[in-house]
Amino acid sequence: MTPPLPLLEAQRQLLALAVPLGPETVPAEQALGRYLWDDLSARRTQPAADLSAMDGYAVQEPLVGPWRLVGESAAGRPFEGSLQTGEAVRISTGALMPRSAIAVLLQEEAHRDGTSLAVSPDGEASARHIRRKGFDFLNGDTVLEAGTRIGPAQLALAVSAGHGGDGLEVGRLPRVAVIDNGDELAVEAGKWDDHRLPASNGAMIAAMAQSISVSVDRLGPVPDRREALAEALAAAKGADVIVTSGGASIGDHDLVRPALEEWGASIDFWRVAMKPGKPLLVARKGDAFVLGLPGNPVSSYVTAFLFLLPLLRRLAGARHSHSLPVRFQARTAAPLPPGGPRLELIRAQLVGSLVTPLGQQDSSGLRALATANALIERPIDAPAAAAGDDVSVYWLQNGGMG
Ligand SMILES: Nc1nc2c(c(=O)[nH]1)N[C@H]1C(S)=C(S)[C@@H](COP(=O)(O)OP(=O)(O)OC[C@H]3O[C@@H](n4cnc5c(N)ncnc54)[C@H](O)[C@@H]3O)O[C@H]1N2
Ligand code: MOO
Repeated sequence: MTPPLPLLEAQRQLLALAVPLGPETVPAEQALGRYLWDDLSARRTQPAADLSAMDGYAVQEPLVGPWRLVGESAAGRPFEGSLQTGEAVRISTGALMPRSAIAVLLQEEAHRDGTSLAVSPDGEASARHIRRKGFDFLNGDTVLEAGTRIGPAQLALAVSAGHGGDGLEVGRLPRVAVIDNGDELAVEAGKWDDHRLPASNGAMIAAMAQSISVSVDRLGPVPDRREALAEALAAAKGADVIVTSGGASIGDHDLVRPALEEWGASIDFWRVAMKPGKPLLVARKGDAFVLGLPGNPVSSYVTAFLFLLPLLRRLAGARHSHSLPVRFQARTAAPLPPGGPRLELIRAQLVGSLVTPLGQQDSSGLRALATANALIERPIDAPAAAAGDDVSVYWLQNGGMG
């Protein structure tokens, strides 16, 4: 048996095998959560001309006034003429600066009497209140890079850059199939007893994959028989990623690896030096990936978080470096024992920058998992940590993307 791979090396190997699936064009408003296929260039300049940043008066020389009011520039209704020395126009936030105006006098710093305008004693007309043409972006600028995830701000930028009308080219989302297996899994929801338990992993994995996939087919639970696994694998035809859960270890009933080999898949690696999650397996057949997750529910969750979600993001077009969950530093609220031969992922609660490890760390404990909002990462052979020491942490919400 080859020794288990270190976590980072296993993630690197998996992502190195993954190539984004291809582009498709979707209406901009439906691109939320998707990854841009190509660099996006602006089709317009923003602001398209000098604008006032404030409500007040656009003025010509002399900067100290006084001026004569000759009109108005409102947002969407510009002043058409050009200002002469000693002239000013009423102007609103976002309205076009008239030609030859040089400064804006804020409304609260102005003294107005009919068409006569003067600066109040503590006021000052200033060019600071002008938003210059193109300060945000110029026509032709690359405003978003290929592989960027479209969130609300990126969507607004794309629309503002002129891409709202005919849609955005984004990475195609992968199709996912989930096969959980084990003779102990109740096939019908509600039909459990002492030796049959609800198949919760299938629901959990499907829920985790949902936002980064076009479809998730649930093909389990299937019993611990090679023919049953073979049938389920055949039914997963067309999936870009097949996720199995359970049967990944070395027991007499752990059949995923032999079933995959019989099906014609090639195993890329098996076992990662992490706890929970050691028996993780990665295989491929044709263009399809198979991720064999361990059956223990927390092990399934943690390996889906650290391998399945990054793989789905990469296939959906995320940049390599943006596929992995974000890891950051926090202070542990309690001492931690020294690390062992496997990197450990400890369920924890993060509040501000303080992270508290939970008491229950069994890899089947769903209540502790559901209470956790973070994972503390303890490297292999980490020295013991005292309360207050810095530790590495993953945030579990949003698939760990912050
Ligand atoms: N002798 C050894 N035994 C084990 C090793 C080892 O190295 N040597 N590794 C352990 C580790 S680590 C893990 S993790 C587990 C994972 O094993 P499997 O992937 O083969 O999982 P199963 O044996 O099928 O199931 C484990 C556990 O999880 C429950 N389970 C399975 N599927 C589901 C599901 N869909 N929903 C809810 N719960 C599920 C199952 O009933 C078992 O209790 O192996 C260790 N053993
Ligand atoms: O390392 Mo296994 O994944 O829990 O117990």
